[in-house]
Amino acid sequence: MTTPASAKTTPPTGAVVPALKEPPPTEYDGCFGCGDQASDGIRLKHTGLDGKVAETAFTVVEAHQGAPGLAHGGILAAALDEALGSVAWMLGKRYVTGRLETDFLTPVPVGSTVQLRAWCTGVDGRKAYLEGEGHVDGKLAVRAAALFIEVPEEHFEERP
Ligand SMILES: CCCCCCCC(=O)SCCNC(=O)CCNC(=O)[C@H](O)C(C)(C)COP(=O)(O)OP(=O)(O)OC[C@H]1O[C@@H](n2cnc3c(N)ncnc32)[C@H](O)[C@@H]1OP(=O)(O)O
Repeated sequence: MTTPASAKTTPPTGAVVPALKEPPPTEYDGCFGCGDQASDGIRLKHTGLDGKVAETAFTVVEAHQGAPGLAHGGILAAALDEALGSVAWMLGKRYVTGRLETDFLTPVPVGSTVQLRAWCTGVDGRKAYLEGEGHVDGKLAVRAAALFIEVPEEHFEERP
């Protein structure tokens, strides 16, 4: 990030950056971020690592608009959340997003392909610190810093 993350998304001194464990997560069909069956979802593919960085991409379609012809900020934030989540998955434990900070730097037109990168900046106890960014045509368009919290498996049990 060229702008520092806030205090809540900056790892404390002594936090470690563990090695990530591939394979990346498999997609859940119904997931807005990665599912093939999610109507109007963004259908990210978790394609693995380049060193310590996860890379993926998605294309903005009309269903993702906020202002006419431009991507909704929430869609871009969701895409970053998903990319960061894939890195959290590769830490080898179960995490959910607790806090997601996002900077929107340039408008992203419908039809754009957003190239996403995400990485871990540290783990401290149950807290994992992640950062990511999205480029369009080589230009930084959106970036995020997040705090993910480790949860037990029961967190994902189906609700009635
Ligand atoms: C491949 C998969 C990709 C998936 C990508 C998508 C990922 C997602 O979007 S997950 C869905 C969105 N997130 C959620 O639904 C989470 C909902 N929230 C929760 O379930 C709970 O609030 C949860 C689990 C985050 C924390 O609750 P709990 O387990 O009781 O922990 P809690 O004791 O409150 O917090 C633990 C620590 O984290 C800190 N913390 C928790 N939330 C935050 C926050 N928002 N900001 C800052 N710190 C926080 C607490 O202050 C505490 O710190 P400390 O230990 O220093 O006192």
